[in-house]
Amino acid sequence: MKITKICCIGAGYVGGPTMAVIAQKCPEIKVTVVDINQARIDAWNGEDLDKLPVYEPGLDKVVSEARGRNLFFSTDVNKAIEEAEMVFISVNTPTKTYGEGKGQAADLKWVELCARQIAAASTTDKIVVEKSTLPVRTAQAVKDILDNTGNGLKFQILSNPEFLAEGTAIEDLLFADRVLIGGDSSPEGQEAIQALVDIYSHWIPREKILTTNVWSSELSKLTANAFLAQRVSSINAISELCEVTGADVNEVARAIGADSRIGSKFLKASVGFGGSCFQKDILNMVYISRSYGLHAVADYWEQVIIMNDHQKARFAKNIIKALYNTVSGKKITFFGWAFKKDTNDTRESAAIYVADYLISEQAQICVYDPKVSAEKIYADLDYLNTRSSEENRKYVTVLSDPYEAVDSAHAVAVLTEWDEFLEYDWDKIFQSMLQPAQIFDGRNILPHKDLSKIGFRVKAIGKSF
Ligand SMILES: NC(=O)C1=CN([C@@H]2O[C@H](COP(=O)(O)OP(=O)(O)OC[C@H]3O[C@@H](n4cnc5c(N)ncnc54)[C@H](O)[C@@H]3O)[C@@H](O)[C@H]2O)C=CC1
Ligand SMILES: O=C(O)[C@H]1O[C@H](OP(=O)(O)OP(=O)(O)OC[C@H]2O[C@@H](n3ccc(=O)[nH]c3=O)[C@H](O)[C@@H]2O)[C@H](O)[C@@H](O)[C@@H]1O
Repeated sequence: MKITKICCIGAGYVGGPTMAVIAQKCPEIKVTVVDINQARIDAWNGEDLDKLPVYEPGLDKVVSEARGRNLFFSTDVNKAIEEAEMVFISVNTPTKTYGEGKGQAADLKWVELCARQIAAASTTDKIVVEKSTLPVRTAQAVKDILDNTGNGLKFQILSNPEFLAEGTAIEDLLFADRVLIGGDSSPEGQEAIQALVDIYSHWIPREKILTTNVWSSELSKLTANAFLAQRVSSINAISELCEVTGADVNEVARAIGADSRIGSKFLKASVGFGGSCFQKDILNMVYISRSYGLHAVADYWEQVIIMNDHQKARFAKNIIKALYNTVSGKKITFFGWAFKKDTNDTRESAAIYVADYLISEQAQICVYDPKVSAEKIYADLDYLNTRSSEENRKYVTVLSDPYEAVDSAHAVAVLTEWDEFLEYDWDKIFQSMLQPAQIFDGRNILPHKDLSKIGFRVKAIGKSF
């Protein structure tokens, strides 16, 4: 089957970049990305490529090449569904905040809405592709809705989870380690798989396109994120041990990473992992495991989250301890708010939780992040509901100049590993801070020895100076 028109529901961090790359690589396919959020669609259609709703290095170039040629952004969801042979579901699947499974299970209401809308808007058979990260066996529910509410049309459901990481989305999409496609073993299922394989084959070598059954594909996505997050929690657990024993976590990571069975990637100790997915996907796996009565499995994975929460709290507590056990009224400057560098995304960023902890101790937080707006920072804190929005504004200021942000500060805390922090004039920063000037490097990126020479008191993750 030859696909000529694709619709993608959800123009977010995944839908936008993923479809932009498909459109760039498959100029003969018309790709329409739809969303109910008018502002988001307007931003995707905006003239100013610096103001796309998602910041990703290289995304502007891909969008400018394909947009208007075979890449379109629209709020007319029904029309795009109707005309497409293949519909991707790329909507948000956050952790449930209410009812059964609150705080753990994935909230699938947006996915279900998509399935119902696809069924209602379709007038021809379609391949429906799950791009969102979903609990294993969701395809069954999607199929049930499509088969029972569609107008007798035939729907094939594929699972095609996305493995891109934010900040490197375009690289990850162009040079994917693998593409995973799960589908039915029936001839129609295999034909649907082949149609999607043909799309990715435009730029991904065939041997890197893995095909499996639907359940393996759905579960592989949760498993990949769980394994990645587990590595970060594992090295963070070791970082605490390093701090009390005199070992250096970077040296330990290098030593173990040289073992090809362990591998060197994803072993950077940090203030804790953030991002919209690691926590949500592990909690989802914990929930699924418990719902099958697999309590030992659930406890095992839950520990990854417990360790991560511990790491964030530990970082905040260490700041308080070093500032003579009180931060009340003291200015602490945060360098970075995003959950990692090269993204404007702040979802579940460690910075939010560290700030919240310190504000509860009445610290004055001053934030500088090159890509995150003040509005977003206040919204993140307000979302926690720890205190009123007015109080958050009383304790937090956001500045767009890093040197102004550190002026008269007691301490600087590095929360995101932005490269530009390395380029700063740290002598000048030292001069403008209150003494003793302290640095808490939550990302281990700064030149600690040089900073100590300048006169800073430096604390870093997994190191004892
Ligand atoms: N952010 C990431 O780096 C990655 C995310 N994922 C998964 O991809 C999925 C999407 O994630 P993001 O793109 O980050 O979410 P997002 O929140 O940035 O985007 C989702 C979009 O879907 C839209 N939407 C929701 N319901 C809709 C409906 N019924 N009709 C039309 N539009 C609708 C929302 O308005 C929103 O713009 C999630 O399941 C996530 O777990 C997977 C890999 C990477
Ligand atoms: O499902 C998803 O959403 C995506 O989740 C992660 O991607 P992402 O969250 O964008 O970013 P990562 O690079 O994985 O970083 C996640 C968090 O872990 C932290 N981290 C990462 C690596 C490391 O060694 N140490 C560390 O603290 C990062 O700073 C960040 O806060 C996965 O890497 C992607 O494969 C996956 O598609």
